[in-house]
Order: sequence, then structure tokens, then C-alpha cells
Amino acid sequence: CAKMPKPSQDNDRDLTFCRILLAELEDHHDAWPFLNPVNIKTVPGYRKVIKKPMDFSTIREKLCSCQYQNLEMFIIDVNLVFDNCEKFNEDNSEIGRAGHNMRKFFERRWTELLKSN
Ligand SMILES: Cc1nnc(-c2cnn(C)c2N)n1CCCn1ccnc1
Repeated sequence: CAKMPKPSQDNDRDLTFCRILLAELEDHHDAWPFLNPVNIKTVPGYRKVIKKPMDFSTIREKLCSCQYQNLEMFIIDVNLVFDNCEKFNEDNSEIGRAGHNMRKFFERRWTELLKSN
């Protein structure tokens, strides 16, 4: 049958989860490398190596301008932040470790939130 539009309360729940998760990511002690876009003009190699830059302020902007249709699209962008970090940074570096810590935190929190509903 024709794809039924998602009931609005599911969209509201998804949007609430995105807001909660993003606020917690922004407040995390290890969030500092990811708060703003990497400056591709001053960081040698970044523009060439990282095809789709992403950061928490860009995710905030997309969330506030209704660019996420659902929780999945939001999770894809958050994971892009951490995948870019792993690609460009050694695991055993300040920024590399921050990326691993933040990914672990994010995975725990969104599974907790989804289980609570
Ligand atoms: C995120 C992220 N991934 N790699 C970098 C980066 C920036 N410069 N260099 C040499 C890197 N490896 N970043 C951005 C880190 C932004 N930042 C904020 C305060 N200090 C660094």
C-alpha cells in the first residue's frame, strides 16, 4: 500500500531524542575537537582526506532548520563526526582518544534512550 506518513508523535519523539542527545554531546568533557567545523584552510590535508566534514555546530544548525527527517539521519551525521576523526587522527592522540570516548558515550546514550521508550 502507499507508504503511510509516520504518525507525528513518532517524529516528535525522534526530534526530542535528537535534542537530548545533541545537548549531551555538546556538554561532554571530550567534545572540544568537535564543537565547530575543522578549518580546512589551516589544517593541511583535511580537505583532501575528509570528503564530508561534519561537526556538532553543523548538526545543531541542521536540527534547528528541520533538516533531519528522522533519528536515523541524525545518527548518520553524528557517526560521520567520529568516522572523520578516526580517519584523520591516530587512535593514540588527544583528538583520536576524544573521538573514541565520544563515540562510546553516544552509542550508550542513544541505546539507553531508545530502550526507555
Ligand atoms: C575534529 C578534528 N579532527 N582533526 C582535527 C585537527 C585539527 N588540527 N589538527 C592538526 C587536527 N588533527 N580536528 C579539529 C580539532 C579542533 N581543535 C579545537 C581545538 N584544538 C583543536
